[in-house]
Amino acid sequence: MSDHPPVPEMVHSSTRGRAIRFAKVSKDFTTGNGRRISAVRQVDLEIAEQQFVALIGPSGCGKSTLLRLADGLLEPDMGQIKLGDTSPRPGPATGMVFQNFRLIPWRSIAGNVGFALEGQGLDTAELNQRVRMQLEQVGLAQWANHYPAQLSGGMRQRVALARALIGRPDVLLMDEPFASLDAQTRELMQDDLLALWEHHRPTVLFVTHSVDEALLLADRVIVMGGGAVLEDLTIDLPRPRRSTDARRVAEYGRLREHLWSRIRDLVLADPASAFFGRR
Ligand SMILES: Nc1ncnc2c1ncn2[C@@H]1O[C@H](COP(=O)(O)OP(=O)(O)OP(=O)(O)O)[C@@H](O)[C@H]1O
Repeated sequence: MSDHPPVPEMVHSSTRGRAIRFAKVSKDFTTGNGRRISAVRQVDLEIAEQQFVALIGPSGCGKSTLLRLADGLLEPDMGQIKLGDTSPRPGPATGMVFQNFRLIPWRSIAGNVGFALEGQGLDTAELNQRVRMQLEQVGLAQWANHYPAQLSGGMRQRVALARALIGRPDVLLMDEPFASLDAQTRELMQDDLLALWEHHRPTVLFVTHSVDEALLLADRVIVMGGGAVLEDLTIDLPRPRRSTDARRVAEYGRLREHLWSRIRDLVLADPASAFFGRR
């Protein structure tokens, strides 16, 4: 898959994507020593169906919490979240991909990918067929009977992506999915993700610490700080984008400089940061 063969048509036709709406959403946590933390504060955010949105901001600013609220893994303390017309609920219609893959070590690659569909009432032949086609789509068909420990980090993340995509999600929530990969694998995975997204067009909410990754992938970059949305930037770079050509556009440099200086200022102003106060 890393040399970007065309995405096979047969896995599933394009989804429509579902709009995501956060209306005045807040979420607090209480730490072990009883301190109250406002992880997400009064977030108002409308994400159109099929949009690719990157969330960026300093460590601890609430990005992952917002994602877990969208997945239905967490309930907001205040406000309302809607995916399309419904409240978020964990299940195959919402695909989730994490930095640390979260594969089941004792299950084969096929077993990991098929896991997402178990309990959905499919017969074994149909389930196996879906798994086979999904593995083909991410270029891992020949690894179906191997185990996660036998695969490289990039391959494991493709398994995690296949597991998220097999449920034909109309919303894909990705929490720093490529952060633990080496630089080359990361760029190849970014291109692969773009090819898959351009084909299926789920709505994507993608958490990253990388300004370049956000600019390469997203239609919009949301900058968060202290649990709040601080900036909502439209990225009008031409599509289809690939890592090699996006950076050649002059606008890319301008957006990169703007975003990086914004995030740098936030990190330097954060008392919890090791860089606090530095100029
Ligand atoms: N289950 C929890 N219990 C207590 N505090 C939590 C919990 N989950 C998150 N927090 C706190 O809420 C704040 C926001 O956390 P969150 O993980 O959403 O930030 P983040 O922007 O994703 O950070 P990072 O970039 O480091 O992953 C942080 O201060 C974090 O310590």
